[in-house]
Amino acid sequence: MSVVVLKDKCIGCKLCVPACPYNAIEVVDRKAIIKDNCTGCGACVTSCKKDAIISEGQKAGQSNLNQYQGVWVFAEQREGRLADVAIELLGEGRKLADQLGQKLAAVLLGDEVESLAGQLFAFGADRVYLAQDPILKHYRTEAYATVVADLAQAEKPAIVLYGATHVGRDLAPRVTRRLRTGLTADCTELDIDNESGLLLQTRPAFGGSIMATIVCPNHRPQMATVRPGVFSKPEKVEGRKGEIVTVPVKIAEKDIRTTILEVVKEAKQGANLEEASVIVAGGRGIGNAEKFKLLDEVARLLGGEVAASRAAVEAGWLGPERQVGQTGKTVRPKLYIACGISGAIQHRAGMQGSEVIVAINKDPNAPIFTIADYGIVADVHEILPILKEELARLKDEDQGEVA
Ligand SMILES: Cc1cc2nc3c(=O)[nH]c(=O)nc-3n(C[C@H](O)[C@H](O)[C@H](O)COP(=O)(O)OP(=O)(O)OC[C@H]3O[C@@H](n4cnc5c(N)ncnc54)[C@H](O)[C@@H]3O)c2cc1C
Repeated sequence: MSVVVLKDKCIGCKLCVPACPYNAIEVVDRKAIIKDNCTGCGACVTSCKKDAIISEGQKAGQSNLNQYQGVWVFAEQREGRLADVAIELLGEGRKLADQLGQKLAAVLLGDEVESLAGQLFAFGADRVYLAQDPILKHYRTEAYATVVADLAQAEKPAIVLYGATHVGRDLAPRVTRRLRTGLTADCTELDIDNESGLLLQTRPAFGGSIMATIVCPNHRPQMATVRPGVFSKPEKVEGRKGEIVTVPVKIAEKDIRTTILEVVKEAKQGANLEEASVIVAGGRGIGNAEKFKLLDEVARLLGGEVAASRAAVEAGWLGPERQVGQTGKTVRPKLYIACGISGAIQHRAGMQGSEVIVAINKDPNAPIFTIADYGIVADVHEILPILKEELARLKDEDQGEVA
């Protein structure tokens, strides 16, 4: 039986045909025909300009959607250490769950990882779904996707959040496909719509020129990934308690097509920008790789790290691991000094959460000044040597006092 009903008003204009993701509509003799593979997703309803389609399935679906309750965070861990982004997401998930008046759960997979549950409660989870088995010791797509998708199918969460790490970026789309729902990648803002209760998922779109807010009205769970560093970590409440729900792991080694032979740790290139409390970043205005050395010296004097815009990375002046922005790292240091960086939206996306932003640029109209707390309109090559000299002098004075 068709789950979509056509009214007599249908004029066979065919707008609904390309709108249907399931190829379930055709137009014959200026009348739409709904085929048996219609799922009632309602995509055709919104495409119809004549109000000639009602989706019964969509109506039924809407009431089914109410069964989906709660906010979940995928609690990514490696070798028994929680990923920072999992903690950041617990903070944001807590806010969303409170807005909805629902529970926040963490989904923890691994081998002998139960001891992490206490941390998940302390960072805001009400419940931890714990799937422990040697088969889950290392992340493997099929094993993790099966456990998370089966659990979501059984427990019906309204929202699931993942860190946009290598693991999260691999896992989230697989789970999405299995649950036949939607996924918004790399969100920079999450909120709840007061009227509909829908998750508002905001992310840069069209190469970062606009911020798009995306909703998933007809399918559940609503799923999003968020890059590390976008949200700050919540306060830890030691001793906060919650409920542990043990999840049976029903997959067998023979069902998994990959085997981990060896885990090779990548040699760490420089420091972790996401954890630096001071960052001195340079852009095209720095001019060449040689001149970046001065930035590095200033960064060291401040106990910080040097970073770059994409233009500087593409020029080969610094490695890609030091790029800040939409396609680089998201950082939120206490102090961010932007030197010779114009402040394109894609760069700002990665650093505008910094506590104090200082910009040095010779163009007074450079967009970086719109978000800077302190702006210096000057040639960076004149300012940096003075800054270095002054910092070195202060350091010497400090050392003199200690001696
Ligand atoms: C999909 C997409 C993703 C992107 N991702 C990123 C990203 O992750 N990170 C990123 O940074 N960019 C990213 N970009 C690129 C971004 O749009 C900009 O092109 C880039 O940020 C510009 O880098 P810049 O500010 O160093 O260079 P420019 O825009 O060329 O600016 C150089 C600035 O230096 C100033 N200047 C020049 N000489 C001096 C001087 N002597 N003293 C003081 N100031 C001086 C100029 O006034 C100017 O404002 C992305 C773009 C796209 C389309």
